[in-house]
Amino acid sequence: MPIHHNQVKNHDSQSIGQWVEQFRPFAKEGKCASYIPALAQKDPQQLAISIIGPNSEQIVGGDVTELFTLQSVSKVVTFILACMDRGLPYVLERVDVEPTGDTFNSIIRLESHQPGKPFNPMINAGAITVSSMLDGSSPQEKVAKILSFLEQMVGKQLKVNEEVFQSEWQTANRNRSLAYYLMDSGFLDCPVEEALEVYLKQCAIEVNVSDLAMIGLVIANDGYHPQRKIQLFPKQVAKLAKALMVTCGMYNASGKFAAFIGLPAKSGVSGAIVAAVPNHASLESPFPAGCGIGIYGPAIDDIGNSVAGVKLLKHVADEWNMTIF
Ligand SMILES: NC(=O)CC[C@H](N)C(=O)O
Repeated sequence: MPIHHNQVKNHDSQSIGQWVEQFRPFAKEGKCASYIPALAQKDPQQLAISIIGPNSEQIVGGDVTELFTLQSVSKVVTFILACMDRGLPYVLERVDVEPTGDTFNSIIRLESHQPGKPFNPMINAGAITVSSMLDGSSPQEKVAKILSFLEQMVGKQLKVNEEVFQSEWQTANRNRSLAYYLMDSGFLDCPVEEALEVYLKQCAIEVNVSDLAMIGLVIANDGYHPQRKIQLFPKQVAKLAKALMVTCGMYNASGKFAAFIGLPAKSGVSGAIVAAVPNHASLESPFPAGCGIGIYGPAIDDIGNSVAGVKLLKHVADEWNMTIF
């Protein structure tokens, strides 16, 4: 079912356009991810933002038609899906909700903290565990479920970008190591190659910034889809997802992001960022009933966050006093 958004054309949308151009030059301070060869070919100068509110009001700026892959943004989605498939107690027995302060693909805590339970679902170790526990008898079935869940949020058909998937599948030595480690300590529900296929395909799902904004909007609304008027996932799971986004969503920059921006957000090495702005958090903005924000800027910093994207998001949040704190 397609969802129609009404583009707001006023000084707020003009401001967004200007802010995108103001922050675009900061892309120079970052680089496109190169450990996934297909991502290295992206244009680092691109920057786009889409903000969507519960009544379909929308403000966009920059390269809004650009397609990119979800990468780690998918971790929030599969965490929510796993909680629906398996129930919260099952999921929390296999993945914790503690930030690590380590890089997103770190392996160290799987050995240094027994029994090797991954610290949270927003880092690779935890996300691979989560992908392994999704319902479905094959990777294809699990990926189809992820796609259909996302399609319910964004209101259109989505697909896996095969080139990006293949590019990462062939170079995923670190993620394979993580998966073998998890298997050894009993934190993988299916064979290594199957878990990896699901995980890397979910990362390679292709979206644009407005799709991201829709994901953020539904999370901000505690799982309720304001346009389709249905509860897509339980409120309790949405609250947990938001808490994980605040504490772990921006990798080992999550503390600074919470301190200086103050919104539940999740980034990916493609340069994607999704932010969920609940309705009490944006009273002074053009979105007083809350909104979802999608950002894309493929030049990322050493931690893995979009350089221009984070700066743009901070500016929007500052200007419109959007914060959950
Ligand atoms: N931080 C990310 O976006 C990482 C996702 C990427 N597919 C990986 O596993 O390395």
